[in-house]
Amino acid sequence: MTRGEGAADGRLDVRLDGHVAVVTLDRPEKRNALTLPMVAALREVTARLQAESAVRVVVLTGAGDKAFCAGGDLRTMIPVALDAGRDTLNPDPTERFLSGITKPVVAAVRGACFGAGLELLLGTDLRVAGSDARFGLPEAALGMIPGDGTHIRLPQQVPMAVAKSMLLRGEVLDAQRAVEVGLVNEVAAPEDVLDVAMSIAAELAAKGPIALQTSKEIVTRTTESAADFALEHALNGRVLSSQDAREGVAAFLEKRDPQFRGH
Ligand SMILES: CCCCCCCCCCCCC[C@H](O)CC(=O)SCCNC(=O)CCNC(=O)[C@H](O)C(C)(C)COP(=O)(O)OP(=O)(O)OC[C@H]1O[C@@H](n2cnc3c(N)ncnc32)[C@H](O)[C@@H]1OP(=O)(O)O
Repeated sequence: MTRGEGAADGRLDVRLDGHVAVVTLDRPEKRNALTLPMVAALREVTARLQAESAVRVVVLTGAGDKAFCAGGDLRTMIPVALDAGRDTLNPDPTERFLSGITKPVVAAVRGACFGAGLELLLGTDLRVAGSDARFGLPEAALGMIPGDGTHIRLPQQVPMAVAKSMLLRGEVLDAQRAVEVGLVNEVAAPEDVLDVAMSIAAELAAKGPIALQTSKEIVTRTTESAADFALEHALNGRVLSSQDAREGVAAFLEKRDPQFRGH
């Protein structure tokens, strides 16, 4: 298994190392910002890896040394969501990142993990962060809110005070703070992050695959309610249809401060 089908404006790279599949968001020139084709590729690749019996563990990382993922692409993907609605991003309101895979996913994070990048991270199981990693949800400054289960998963994974500060204030956590609050499992030197993640993956790959997948599924099914995700998806529609969301994205792209008007 080698490079996955590349998307026109970004690609996922998928390589198999024993029982470990390494998935790389491969758009470093744009800090691995997610495009619609990349999201479609991610959906297809995770379904394929879930079905592939040789694959026991997945490692998810970003290409380059500047970012794991800078979020949804503000030039291509986000305007589509603003114009055509959130269903264009995920037609199934209960879908969230990595909800289609019960095999353990280990994240290897270097640099920026922002917006949809953090949403994606919240769907992983174990996380290794480089000392240069930083984690944030800049959506509020853009007049938007995160989706894909963030409002359910984040407060389950970090203290509520930290979750609210990230959601409302846009607080950015550095790697040390991320490990203190439980968002990541360990911090490593940036150049060692992938090796540490691969070592954890190899450890998991040597355990009983049925046991690991069952444990993960029990945790997911007892903590993630489809109704909650559908609620987040529905209320996000209120935000995406606002003028403020359009103003926030335009301001970012025009490199100016947004003028929000509350509608
Ligand atoms: C598989 C199942 C899926 C189920 C669900 C699917 C749902 C669909 C996906 C979710 C939809 C998105 C929802 C999300 O809540 C909304 C967002 O994520 S909004 C985006 C939030 N992110 C940001 O605001 C970060 C913006 N970027 C930065 O702050 C900085 O770029 C950085 C990341 C800190 C990196 O800084 P630097 O290293 O200094 O690099 P530069 O700033 O110079 O950038 C280099 C280059 O990259 C371009 N770029 C960076 N980020 C983005 C981006 N988010 N979108 C588009 N382009 C980006 C930047 O413009 C530069 O390009 P250049 O100017 O050189 O052409």
